[in-house]
Amino acid sequence: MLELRDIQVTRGDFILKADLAINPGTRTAVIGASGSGKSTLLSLIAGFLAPETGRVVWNGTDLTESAPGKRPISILFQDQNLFPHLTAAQNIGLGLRPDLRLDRAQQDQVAAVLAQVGLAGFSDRKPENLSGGQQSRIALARILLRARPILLLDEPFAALGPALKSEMLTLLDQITADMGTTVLMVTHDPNDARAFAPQTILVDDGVAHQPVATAALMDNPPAGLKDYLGLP
Ligand SMILES: Nc1ncnc2c1ncn2[C@@H]1O[C@H](COP(=O)(O)OP(=O)(O)OP(=O)(O)O)[C@@H](O)[C@H]1O
Repeated sequence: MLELRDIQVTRGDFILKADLAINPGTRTAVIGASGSGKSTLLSLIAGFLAPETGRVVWNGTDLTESAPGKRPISILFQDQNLFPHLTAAQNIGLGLRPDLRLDRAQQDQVAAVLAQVGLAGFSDRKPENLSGGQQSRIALARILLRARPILLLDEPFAALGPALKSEMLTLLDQITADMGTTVLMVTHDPNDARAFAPQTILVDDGVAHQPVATAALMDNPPAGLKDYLGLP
């Protein structure tokens, strides 16, 4: 279980509070108005921001003092975090060894995940020679290879068109179901939340709330969320 116990975290003048728990292997959408604190919440879990009070706990282990790289977490942001000067295979290989000195078995692992995301022949391409959808697949292949138990996504496919976005969510769905990953995904799109995540954390008025059923929240949104979603 991922627990945020009595958290208070500050960013400039902004304060976010969170006291919630997420079951392992579940998918949770994170939704809220612009500036409500969604990215702050992910940064806190990832360890880029330290709370003034409270603990971040994963399956009973206190992560609060752990450095980001030591946490059981992968993160995917909108820009896909690909390095432009590295090939597809190298970008993925970074997930295994930051110095890229991969042995034969590790090279085979990279080739295997490339095939798994449907890009078997693309290992030597640099990001500039890949489409947006292919870049997203490379980013997903890296996640697959790292196989960390928690995955944080901050509007990962927002730059893609609707068809590609839906394709990527399906691929993400397969990958994370196979690995039993606990997923938190920030999204601005209620349809993505409905399609991907049975439960949703509403971030509103400086509070990240305990997750509730996505369908119920979207069917009957509180006033702030209603305004944000542009609903009558
Ligand atoms: N580096 C920073 N220094 C000071 N204040 C910050 C910093 N980053 C964010 N904030 C403030 O923290 C608040 C929450 O920002 P955050 O990025 O978490 O919101 P968000 O819900 O992810 O927004 P968006 O949907 O627009 O990305 C905002 O009021 C923002 O102005």
